[in-house]
Amino acid sequence: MEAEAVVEARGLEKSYGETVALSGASLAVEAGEVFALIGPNGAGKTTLVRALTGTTEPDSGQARIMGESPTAVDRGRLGVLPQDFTPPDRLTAHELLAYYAGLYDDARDPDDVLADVGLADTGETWYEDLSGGQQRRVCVGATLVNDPDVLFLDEPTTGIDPAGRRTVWRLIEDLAASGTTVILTTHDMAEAQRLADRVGLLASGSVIARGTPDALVSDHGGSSRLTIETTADPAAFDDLEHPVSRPERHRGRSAESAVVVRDIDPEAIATVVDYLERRSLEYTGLTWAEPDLEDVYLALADRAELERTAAVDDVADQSDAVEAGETA
Ligand SMILES: Nc1ncnc2c1ncn2[C@@H]1O[C@H](COP(=O)(O)OP(=O)(O)OP(=O)(O)O)[C@@H](O)[C@H]1O
Repeated sequence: MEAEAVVEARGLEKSYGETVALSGASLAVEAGEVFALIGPNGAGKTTLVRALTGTTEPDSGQARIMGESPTAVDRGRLGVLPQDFTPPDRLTAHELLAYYAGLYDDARDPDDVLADVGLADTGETWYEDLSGGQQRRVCVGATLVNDPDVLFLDEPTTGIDPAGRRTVWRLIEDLAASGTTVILTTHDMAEAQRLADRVGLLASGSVIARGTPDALVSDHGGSSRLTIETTADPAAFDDLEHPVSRPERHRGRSAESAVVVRDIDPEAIATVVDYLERRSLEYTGLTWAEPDLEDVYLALADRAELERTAAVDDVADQSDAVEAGETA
């Protein structure tokens, strides 16, 4: 484990009855890093954050923050935004931040915090009258009143509009630049790619890949691709010198309305256009893209899910076999 890690998880395990939430999760986050935890619903991200912040007791394994156990660490040095944080709502945004500021000896000015989260003009509005995204930004503000050294943000930008999201992103970047260590969870791959120094991909309760976004993309993202908006059969592209398939997903539309040409440089796009014209294949658009974190996520999370279901099937098969043996 890195000597300079300020947040460490080592082999954390946690089950709720039959449900395994963490199955040996390990990570080490260094001072001043922004570390993004990504992974499918139910992968264990929130449970890992809760174990690291002392709000849930792991069944086994070790969690440390700034060299202390999460329950013993000085809470004044931590900021924690839970996923389901719901503050009292009969307060204005300013009163709410002043309330949380009152819990610390040397808190920041609530007006400054409101300005940080882009709500300088909204301080006198009742919390309950704020939009969902504004409420979430006030909640992010509540984690900043004590100027924490280590900040945990569980899905900080969920429900926030694109402009508000950028405000929160800039805020996180400024915090990181001033030395704050940030651990965040997100389903937004653009957010992870933009903010994170390193990303950890959690699947079925363990961190199955970690690294800088660029390293993960280069190791697991696959090749560049050209998406052709067409209903033509992929078999119509058999003579093209690049592999062609239906996309796994297609911007919310049917995968039947597109084919993807893999492993293709931008310079080769003209040859594909030529191919389409010569074969009279109709198309409505062409989009070239390099692989990104979303491709990593889909490749690794899908593989982990397949392995998990295969393991469950194996166990079911074995228990069927045992039952069959017992009844025989
Ligand atoms: N308090 C609890 N009681 C029972 N089961 C729980 C509890 N907390 C989490 N779980 C279960 O543990 C697993 C991991 O949940 P967790 O909330 O950590 O996942 P997550 O990766 O944060 O998911 P999401 O992306 O949906 O927020 C899930 O199967 C969940 O149902």
